[in-house]
Amino acid sequence: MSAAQPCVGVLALQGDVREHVASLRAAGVRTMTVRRESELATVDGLVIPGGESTTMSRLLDTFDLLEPLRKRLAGGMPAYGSCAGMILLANEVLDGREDQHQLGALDITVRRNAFGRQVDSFEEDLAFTGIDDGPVHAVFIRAPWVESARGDVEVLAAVPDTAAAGPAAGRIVAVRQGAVLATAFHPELTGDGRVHRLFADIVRAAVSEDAA
Ligand SMILES: NC(=O)CC[C@H](N)C(=O)O
Repeated sequence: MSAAQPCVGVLALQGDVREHVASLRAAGVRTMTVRRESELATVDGLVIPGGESTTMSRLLDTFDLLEPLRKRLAGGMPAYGSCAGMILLANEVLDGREDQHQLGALDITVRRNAFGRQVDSFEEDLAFTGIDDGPVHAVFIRAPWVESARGDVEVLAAVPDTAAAGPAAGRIVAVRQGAVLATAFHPELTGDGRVHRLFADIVRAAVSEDAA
């Protein structure tokens, strides 16, 4: 193990890569963008950004990254997916495209574009398990929600069950299973570094466990 901070990759095929890189740097880890298998092989953890899950899915084929990524996830690599990243990490998607790939790293069913049509966004303050110093302001952009979570998936946040939340009331929007974290919203866009700090801690713990 090196004394240096772990290196967290950001999958850079499409989506809000820059914002995740900035958030990870602020969380104190080294970062690199990942487009090739050789780059994927070197990182200690990976962020899958928000963007468009069907496009990213297609680009995983183009860049020959699908199987290498599945393998690293199956091998326990920590990962964090926001929005489209959550969709890709899930093992089942509703309202997805038939040919859309699932990485199968989270035992959840997500519903794509669940909050509404293309232009819809939605904001809400959420209580988030593991982040105890005040609510997380969540920005949802054409976001999925988690329709169901199974096994040892831990629910970290849900939309408050109020009338104002409409059909989103009570929906699960952040989960963790082992070293895999996912949010339906975009902390990388709000300047709230706490979710990235949580992920950086997950990666540090995984790296020191490997070294033990
Ligand atoms: N902001 C986002 O990442 C939107 C996700 C997008 N609706 C998808 O299906 O991939």
